[in-house]
Amino acid sequence: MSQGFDYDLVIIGAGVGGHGAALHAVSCGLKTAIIEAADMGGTCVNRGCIPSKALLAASGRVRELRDAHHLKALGIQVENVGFDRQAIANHALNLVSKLQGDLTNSLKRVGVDTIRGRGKVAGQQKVTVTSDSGDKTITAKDIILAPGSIPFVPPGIEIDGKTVFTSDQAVKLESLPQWVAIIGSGYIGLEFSDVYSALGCEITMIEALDQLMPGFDRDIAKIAERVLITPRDIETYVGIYAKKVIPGSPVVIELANFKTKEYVDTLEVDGCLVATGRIPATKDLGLESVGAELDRRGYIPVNDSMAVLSGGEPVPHLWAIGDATGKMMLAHAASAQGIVAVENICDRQRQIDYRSIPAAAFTHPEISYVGMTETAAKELGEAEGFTIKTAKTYFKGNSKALADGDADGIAKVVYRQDTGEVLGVHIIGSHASDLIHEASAAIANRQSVHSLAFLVHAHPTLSEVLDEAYKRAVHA
Ligand SMILES: Cc1cc2nc3c(=O)[nH]c(=O)nc-3n(C[C@H](O)[C@H](O)[C@H](O)COP(=O)(O)OP(=O)(O)OC[C@H]3O[C@@H](n4cnc5c(N)ncnc54)[C@H](O)[C@@H]3O)c2cc1C
Ligand SMILES: NC(=O)c1ccc[n+]([C@@H]2O[C@H](COP(=O)([O-])OP(=O)(O)OC[C@H]3O[C@@H](n4cnc5c(N)ncnc54)[C@H](O)[C@@H]3O)[C@@H](O)[C@H]2O)c1
Repeated sequence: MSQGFDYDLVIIGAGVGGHGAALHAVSCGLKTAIIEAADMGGTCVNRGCIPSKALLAASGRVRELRDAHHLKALGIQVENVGFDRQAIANHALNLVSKLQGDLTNSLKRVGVDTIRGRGKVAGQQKVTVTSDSGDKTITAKDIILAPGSIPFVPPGIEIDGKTVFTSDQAVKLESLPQWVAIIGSGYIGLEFSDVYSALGCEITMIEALDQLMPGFDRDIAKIAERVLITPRDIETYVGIYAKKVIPGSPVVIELANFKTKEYVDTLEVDGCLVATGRIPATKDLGLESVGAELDRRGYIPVNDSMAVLSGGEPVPHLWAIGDATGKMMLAHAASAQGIVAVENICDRQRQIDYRSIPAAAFTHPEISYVGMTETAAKELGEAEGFTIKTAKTYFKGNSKALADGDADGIAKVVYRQDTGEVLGVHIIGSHASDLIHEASAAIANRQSVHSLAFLVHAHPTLSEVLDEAYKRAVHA
């Protein structure tokens, strides 16, 4: 099969993207190797999705059991709910080590060769691997780059890993600062505000842009603020950035106006989580050896087939996937890109469809979306000459949500008025991360509210919030 090459496919980076690509490659009959310089499983398994969701699960239970008012409404009394910080941290650590083992074994089981060391492209169809035992060169018909990303720390912020830290350390839950500043109100800021507030920390959230959760649909962000921020022990600064952060006891944070750069205030807190985005881990990948280069933000330029581009043209036999491509920094997006790359390697043309890839924040309640925000859809409508409509339904009108006593939230469908095609769906509410998938399938198939409104949903289920939204759209 390998036609004079050591492998059909060599993948650099064994994160979720590389892992997904490797499993698919083997199922397509490709002789495959994967190179990993650090932890098998990459960010998601070791420092991302998995430990953070373990912390959210445990802290979410604490929040629920301490919500006497909510429990009383269901006729339940619970007294003296306590927790053990280290035991919660251990739950996350144990899960990481289990899933890291499972991922490593799954590669071994299907016959993927795992090579430990740092991989680098060394010319067409060639990779060098540097490890403690020296350098070696391997050849492959195709190469996939999946080196992932690392936390971005803005200038002026000093990380000591104890009092001022990124998510890399926060997922270990080594301490619970009584007063914690969270810089950034994106996914990580929001999820950790959920963990820390449930476990009794006071929070100050600092967001540079002029609204909290700037990446979310505006209606959803407004409700998220009402449900996830305002009723909790969270103070917010918006349009303000952390100009300087000095670790210690206390941590000293100098705040400035993001637009004017003028001094605003100085905070002294017990801990500070820096959650200001992530940057690609793409240094020294050897792209120049095949005449390619990173874009100005350090991402690997790719097309929708996941081919690496040089001067806008695909570089033969070189592909890139995952966070390092800067498209959608999500675990399932990375592995979906990996599958697309492998399909194209096998000469079956396939392109990634970002519009149908869902995303979720695992707060309590959860937020999820797929496709475009109303603002983005309107911009597209103006450019292409169609009108956008939206339909909203409320969890308060859903029998199952009322029975659960969890009736905060909405579902919002963004669609074209002319064809009814669904362009985006946004949900905040109980189990939003699971509810989004039928909308994702609808968008993948470019379905219209006119056909979706005839699908039958079991009663009483939370999924009826979407059923109701599609029906409202049709009868609007
Ligand atoms: C706190 C947190 C929570 C998150 N939660 C979620 C979530 O709930 N859901 C979700 O979808 N996403 C979540 N994400 C995002 C998700 O973790 C990433 O999108 C995903 O890990 C990207 O996968 P990847 O394969 O592109 O890269 P990575 O997971 O970063 O893996 C890249 C791997 O490549 C290795 N590597 C890099 N360069 C080289 C080289 N030259 N040679 C050899 N190896 C190399 C690295 O060591 C690393 O192991 C979260 C992220 C964080 C930080
Ligand atoms: N549930 C999930 O799927 C999940 C969870 C966590 C992380 N992630 C992924 O990890 C990536 C990184 O997450 P993140 O929350 O760090 O990034 P993010 O891009 O989601 O949010 C960063 C926020 O920080 C703000 N910011 C940047 N610099 C600032 C400064 N100096 N002062 C104040 N605010 C500042 C930005 O305006 C932005 O709102 C995300 O892109 C996401 O894809 C996903």
